[in-house]
Amino acid sequence: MKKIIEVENLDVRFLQPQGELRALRGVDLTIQAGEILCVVGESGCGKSVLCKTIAGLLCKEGVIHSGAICYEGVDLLACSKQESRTIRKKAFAVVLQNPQTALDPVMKVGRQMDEVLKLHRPELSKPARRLRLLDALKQVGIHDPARVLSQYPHALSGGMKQRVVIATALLKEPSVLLADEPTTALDPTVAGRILDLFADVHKRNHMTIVLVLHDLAAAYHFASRVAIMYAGKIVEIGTKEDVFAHPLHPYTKALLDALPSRNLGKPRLPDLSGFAFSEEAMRPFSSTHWAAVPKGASDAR
Ligand SMILES: Nc1ncnc2c1ncn2[C@@H]1O[C@H](COP(=O)(O)OP(=O)(O)OP(=O)(O)O)[C@@H](O)[C@H]1O
Ligand code: NI
Repeated sequence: MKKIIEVENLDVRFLQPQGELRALRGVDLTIQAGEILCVVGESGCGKSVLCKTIAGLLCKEGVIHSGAICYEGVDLLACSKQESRTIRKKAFAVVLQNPQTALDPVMKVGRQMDEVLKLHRPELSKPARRLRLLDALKQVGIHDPARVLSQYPHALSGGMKQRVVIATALLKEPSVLLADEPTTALDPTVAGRILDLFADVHKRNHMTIVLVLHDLAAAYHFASRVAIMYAGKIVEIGTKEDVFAHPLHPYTKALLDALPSRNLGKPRLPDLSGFAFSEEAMRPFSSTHWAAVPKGASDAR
C-alpha cells in the first residue's frame, strides 16, 4: 500500500509558566493511502495535538521542537509556509469533536457551505453549486437538504450539525480526512450513526481517514489499522486483528482488558429497541455493532 503521510520523530511542546509540557515525545506514524486509521489512547496522551500538528492547526503556544510530517514525500515542516499551506488546504479536511464550534452561528448552513465550495470550485455557477450542496447533504444522510440549507445551525440537532460539518469537509474533496473524536459531543445512538457515516464515506470515496477515538471497541469496528497512543508516543500500530489478538504493549493489554465485552469478532446483533444487559455492558455502540455481554460472562481469550 502507498504511504500518504509519514510522521517521523515528531516532538511538540507547550511552554507554560511552570515549565515545558512535552505533548508529543517522538511520534513515528505511517498513514497508508485509502485506510481508516484509528488512533486510540487515554485522555491527555496527545491525540488532538498530533491531529492538529498534522493539519497545521496547532495553537501558537505549541512549539514543534523537531520531527517531520511528510505528505506524499514533501516534508510540510521543512518547506515554505506558503507551500505547506497550499498542500494542506488541498489535501486535508478536519472534523473536530464539537460541531457547535465548527459552524458559524449567525450564518445559514447553505451560505457557509457555499463559501467553502466557492473557494474550492470557483468555476461552478450558483445553480450548479446549489445542486452540489444538496447532493453533499444527501450523501451524509440528510433527507431534507433544501430545508437544512435554509436553516441556522441552532435549529439543528447535534447529530445533524456534525453531518453538516462532515458534508462541508467533503466538499473540499480532501485526500485525507482527519477526524478528532467526532462523536464525543453527541449522544450514544447518534454517535454510532455518525461513525457509520465515516465508514460509508470511506467506502464510497476511497479516502484516507484518520479517526481519533476514545473507544477501542469502536476502533475495532471501524478501523483498517489501529494505532495505540500513550504518553505522547505511538506505542503500537497494526491491523486491528493483530493488535487485538496479539497486543504487545502493556497499555494495549490494559485497554483490551478494560473492554466490557471480549467477543469482538462475533457477528453483529441486529438493531434492538431495548436492552436487557447490565448498564456497564451498554457501551455506546454495543446494540448496533456487536454482541455485548455482561461483565464476566465472556472470556474469549
Ligand atoms: N494549548 C495547550 N496549552 C498547553 N497544554 C496543552 C495545550 N493543548 C494540549 N495541551 C496538553 O498536551 C497534552 C496532550 O493533549 P491532547 O489534547 O492532545 O490530548 P488528547 O489525547 O487529545 O486528550 P482527549 O482524549 O482528552 O482529547 C495534554 O497534557 C494537554 O494538557
Ligand atoms: Ni483530544
